[in-house]
Amino acid sequence: MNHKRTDYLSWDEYFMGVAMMSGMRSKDPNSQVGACIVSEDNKILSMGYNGFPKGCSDDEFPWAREGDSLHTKYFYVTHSELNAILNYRGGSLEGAKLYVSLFPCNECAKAIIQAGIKTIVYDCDKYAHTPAVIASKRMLDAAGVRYYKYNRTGRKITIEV
Ligand SMILES: Nc1ccn([C@H]2C[C@H](O)[C@@H](COP(=O)(O)O)O2)c(=O)n1
Ligand SMILES: [Zn+2]
Repeated sequence: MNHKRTDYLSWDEYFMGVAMMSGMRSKDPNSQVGACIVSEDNKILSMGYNGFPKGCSDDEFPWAREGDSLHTKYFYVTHSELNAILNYRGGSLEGAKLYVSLFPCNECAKAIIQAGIKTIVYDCDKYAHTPAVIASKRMLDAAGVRYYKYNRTGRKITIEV
């Protein structure tokens, strides 16, 4: 039995799997988003998930979606993509690929473009109808950032930890 395995993970399964697992660190009760940034030669450079900035307690800042804007999460949460960009300490992300479980918003699109990321692979696009995502796609298109939907393979990855 000296043949190589054939059921190994594809690059897309591997990196989207890492992005999704990163999202499992999120304390957001509604949407757990994960991101994984990869070099052109398929090396993982950084990861992130949505959460409050350092020093802003998960137990004190609000997780609500509705109500007075100062009492909802939206003013305070750092998105997974921005965290992944900011977590990178190695220099340039020029030409990198971003795997993300939810399509980037307009604010993350600006950071993605300015960081030099050239490709986005996303899983869910549940906010496609919102101005934030419409504006995001407009900027990504103008800047020549390619994006495509991850093609789910249906493979179940079980890890006992
Ligand atoms: N591309 C995105 C979009 C959203 N997020 C974060 C921001 C919030 O924590 C959550 C969305 O909450 P919802 O309105 O679905 O309750 O996801 C992100 O990290 N990346
Ligand atoms: Zn965002």
